[in-house]
Amino acid sequence: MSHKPTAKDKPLADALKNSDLVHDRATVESAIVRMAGEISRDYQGRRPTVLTIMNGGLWFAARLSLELEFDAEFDYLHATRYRGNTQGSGLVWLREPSIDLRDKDVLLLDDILDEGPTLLEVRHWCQSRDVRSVKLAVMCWKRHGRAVEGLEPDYYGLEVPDRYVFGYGMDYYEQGRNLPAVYALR
Ligand SMILES: O=P(O)(O)OC[C@H]1O[C@H](OP(=O)(O)OP(=O)(O)O)[C@H](O)[C@@H]1O
Ligand code: HPA
Repeated sequence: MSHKPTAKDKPLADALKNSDLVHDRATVESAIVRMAGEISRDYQGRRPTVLTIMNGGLWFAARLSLELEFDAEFDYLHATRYRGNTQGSGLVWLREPSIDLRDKDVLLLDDILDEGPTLLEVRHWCQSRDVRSVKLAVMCWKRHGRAVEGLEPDYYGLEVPDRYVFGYGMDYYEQGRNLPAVYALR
């Protein structure tokens, strides 16, 4: 039987030695503040429903929401495709939002758009709940051109290289999420 690597097999310290810092904390946070300004302008006069995709979206969502210039309704969902690995497979839903989304303006927040199946499926799930609108905001966009066709973020903070990235919510075998910067494996 194949053994699924864990943090013990893949120490974070080794990954950091074999990585480059791609966006430091100040760069990440100023990108988030800039996005919050764009989102605040677009949602003026409305009270959107902000849905964070856990786990990775937590750090980005917390930082962004403190900068939004409107009141909002907050909830979260947990859907995972990588499950502590560096390669994705089928999306597994661990928790659906608990509020009724009918006629809501939904803003989905996630740490990264990579190949796209996660946001595609979650957006589709929202649309099937008869939302009024649904938009996607991601902190990082791995803009490699291999994403699901037609899936682009409505808002994004930073581009990242086409390498495995971690930090600021993104994990390396469930490690490194609370690093306050973004790193890319070499
Ligand atoms: O664009 P995609 O290729 O679908 O990848 C993006 C998704 O992958 C990560 O989640 P993951 O499945 O690792 O769960 P996590 O947030 O709990 O780490 C990330 O948080 C996004 O939700
Ligand atoms: O490069 C990545 N890093 C962390 N999580 C991810 N989920 C999709 N791609 C990535």
